[in-house]
This record gives sequence, C-alpha cells and structure tokens, in this order.
Amino acid sequence: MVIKEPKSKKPVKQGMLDNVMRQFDHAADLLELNPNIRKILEVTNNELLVHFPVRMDDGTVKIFTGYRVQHNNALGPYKGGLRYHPTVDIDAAKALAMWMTWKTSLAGLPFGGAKGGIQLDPSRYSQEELQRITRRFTFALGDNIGPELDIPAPDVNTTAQTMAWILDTYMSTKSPAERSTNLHVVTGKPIGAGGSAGRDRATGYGVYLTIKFWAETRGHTLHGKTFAVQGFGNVGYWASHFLEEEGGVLIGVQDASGTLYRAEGIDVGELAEYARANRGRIHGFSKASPIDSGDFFGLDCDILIPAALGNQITAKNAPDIKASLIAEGANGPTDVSAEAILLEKQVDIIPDILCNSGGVIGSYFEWLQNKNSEIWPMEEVMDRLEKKMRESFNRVTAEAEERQVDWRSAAFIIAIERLADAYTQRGIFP
Ligand SMILES: NC(=O)C1=CN([C@@H]2O[C@H](COP(=O)(O)OP(=O)(O)OC[C@H]3O[C@@H](n4cnc5c(N)ncnc54)[C@H](O)[C@@H]3O)[C@@H](O)[C@H]2O)C=CC1
Ligand SMILES: O=C(O)CCC(=O)C(=O)O
Repeated sequence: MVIKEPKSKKPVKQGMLDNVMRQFDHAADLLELNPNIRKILEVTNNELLVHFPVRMDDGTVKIFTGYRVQHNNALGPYKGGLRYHPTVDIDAAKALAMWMTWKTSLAGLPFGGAKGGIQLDPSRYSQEELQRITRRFTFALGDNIGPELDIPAPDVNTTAQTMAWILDTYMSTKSPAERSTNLHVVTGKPIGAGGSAGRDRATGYGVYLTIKFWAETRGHTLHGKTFAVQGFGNVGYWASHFLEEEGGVLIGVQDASGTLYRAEGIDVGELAEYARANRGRIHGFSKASPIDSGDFFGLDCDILIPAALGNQITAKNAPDIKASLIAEGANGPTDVSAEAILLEKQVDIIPDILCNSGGVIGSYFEWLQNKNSEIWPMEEVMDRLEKKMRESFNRVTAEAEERQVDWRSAAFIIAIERLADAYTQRGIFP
C-alpha cells in the first residue's frame, strides 16, 4: 500500500516534524476527520524553551537550552521522554511529542503526549556535570512537569540515573507532605528510587513481542531468523537480547561509534559486556568485522531494527533494503518517501507507535504502582505488558485488514479516532 501525498498544502520541511505531520495528515484524510478536531490535533498545546546556567568542572559557567513540548492532554497527563542530544530542538521536540500522543492513545493509556530534552552531546561532559545540568534543567522546568500534569521518562542518552536526579530535584522544591506522594513525577527510575521491575527492558521486550506476533501472523518461526539492529543502547540491546533468546541471529549492529558485521552471528551478551566497558560504544569489538556505515541498511537479513534516531531510512537507502520486516524501535526512523518505496517492495513495517510502545506501557505500570503504593513483581509486569502489546498488535492488523491500509495508517487511525471520540463525547463538537 503506497502512502499518498496528503491533501493539505503545507510547506514541506525536512526532518521529523514534516514526517509526523504527513503521517497524521494521511490518516486524518483516510478517516475524514472532523476539521475542528484536526485543527486541535495538528498543533501543540504548550512549548517550553528554557535557558539555564550550569557550573562546569573547570569552574566556568555554560548556558544550556532545554525543551519540553506538551502536544495534547485530552486523554490524561502529558507523557514522554527527555532526550540529551545535539539534534534536540523545538521542531524535534514537537515531532516526538506528537508521536507520543498517538502512541499513548493507541495503547489505550490514560496519557497524552509530550517530549523534550537538552541540546547537548553528553559524551563531552563528566557525570558530575551531567548531574548538575539535569538538576538545573529540572529546576527551570519547575511546575510545568508534575505527577498529574506531565511525566518525563528516559529517551536517547538519558537513563534511570537521570530520572533519579530529576525526581530528587523536583521533590526538593516541594513541601515535606508532598515529597512522599510525588514519586510518579518521572518514570523509568531506578528500582530503589521508586522504579518498576521491568521498565528497563520494557521497550526492547515490546519490540521483540511485536516481531514475534508478526512472525505468527506470517506463519514463520523466529528460530534462525537473521536481524540487524541500529542503536545498541537501551532499546537495541534489549530487543536483540530477547530475539537471540528466541533463536534469532544478530548479524549486524550499528551505533554512533561504528558498524559491525558477522554472517555467523554476534553474541549479544558479549557485545553488551564489551560496550559497557567501552562507554556504551561497540567500536573495536574484535569478534565481528567493522564495515562501512553506508552498507548497514542493505545487509542481507530477515529483520531490520532501527533503534537509534529519526529519519534513518530514506529514499536513498530504502531501495537497498533486503529485510522482509522493519521493526521500528526508534521514533520516526523511516521517512515518508522511504515508506512508500518499502511498501511497494512489500516490506512489512511495524510502526514506531506500536513497536516501541512497550516503554510507555511499562512507564504507565510504574506510575500506577507509585500512585497506589504498590510494588509488582517482574513476572506480573511482563505478563501485563505482553497482554497490552498483543491487544494493540491485533487491533492494528485487524484495522489494516478492514480498511485495506498499511499498518502505520491503521495505527494512526485507531489513535486519532480515540482522541476524536474524547473531544466529541465532551460535547465540544456536537
Ligand atoms: N528508552 C525508551 O524507553 C524508549 C526509546 N525509544 C526510542 O528508541 C530509540 C533509542 O532510544 P534508547 O535506546 O533509549 O537510547 P540510548 O541512548 O540508550 O541508545 C541510543 C543508541 O543509538 C546509537 N546512535 C546514536 N546516534 C546514532 C547514529 N547516528 N547512527 C547509529 N546509531 C546511533 C547510540 O550509539 C546508542 O547505541 C530512540 O529513537 C528513542 O526515542 C522509544 C520508546 C521508548
Ligand atoms: O516511558 C515513557 O513515558 C515514554 C518513553 C518515550 O519517550 C517514548 O515512548 O518515545
């Protein structure tokens, strides 16, 4: 199924914002979405940009720029990660916040969508500096975040530790009575600081589950299936770990430091151990061969898992892709023109808002446990996660079948319809 150009004539900007808007427009056209609801959903509710000073280890003061975009909260508090990366800007935050709105809606969660972060390269700062940067950013965000208002979580280059610093800083601004009841201001925390069992692996496990469901749908087994993963951080590692457990063979890996290939398979645990000792980088791992980064997406494998940044699969490299499945661990890894090429080639694509939704579902479980003073065991978290992922996957494939559209369009339609119902039932658009 080829994605048609949207009817609306907006200026075409390169980048993730253009991509998510085109995806939205396409689904809204298919749905014949009420034009008033369309107007609401195509804009963000709030966009916060903060500049804040931080003292560096050498005593100098540096000014940083942070962002938090709150796209929509019709279904519940704003929810979404914080990214620390040089490419973070207002448009990136807007695009990622919109994807969060569709993702939480599709998953049937009582959340809206937000995203943010800081424009920086974390590899240039010490841990102490990153802690001070995070604390000053949290202070600058002030009461624009909150457990019932906007709940951040980890994303690229932010971790459970980052969330713990945010929690601690946020708490320090509250009265003693509020301090014990605000643990759910962030999710993805370390377990000892109120985190949930399983949130660390929830996104990668969800990616693996959708691949497993895909294999069932197509009548395949995962045993012996070859896969390549771009990004060997939280999402890429855990997705690879679970796929390997099921008999999948990792033949290619790319991260910001390099690209590796081994036709006979790369041991996921060994590579992870190497990366852990090498500041998270895979470069220099001796049990696989370094290859040219431009050859990564054309690797001969069954499954490709982009689990790094947006707009990685483009019209330039899409024709080279040999995999029969793309499982989008990352947000927005495939641009609209690449998607048209891939669908024409009959490559299956599990869209990001479905494929990587295990993370925010895991975050919802953490938020619920904090709110209700509960602690769930790992098994319960993983069982509930699997149930929710299966429901979402089945709904998307059934909608796609019924409407004869691709999986991304079906996922967007389900997500937008839920939001449209919320606005209609509130009586705003009788
Ligand atoms: N952490 C989470 O729970 C969730 C993350 N995601 C998405 O998954 C993707 C990855 O996130 P995380 O694993 O959390 O981040 P991470 O910071 O743990 O790992 C990012 C990985 O991407 C690699 N990378 C960065 N730039 C690259 C480039 N130009 N080429 C190749 N590799 C590059 C890094 O080297 C690293 O291995 C992002 O798109 C994020 O938005 C989506 C849902 C939830
Ligand atoms: O866990 C969350 O709240 C959001 C994670 C995230 O940023 C994402 O799903 O893209």
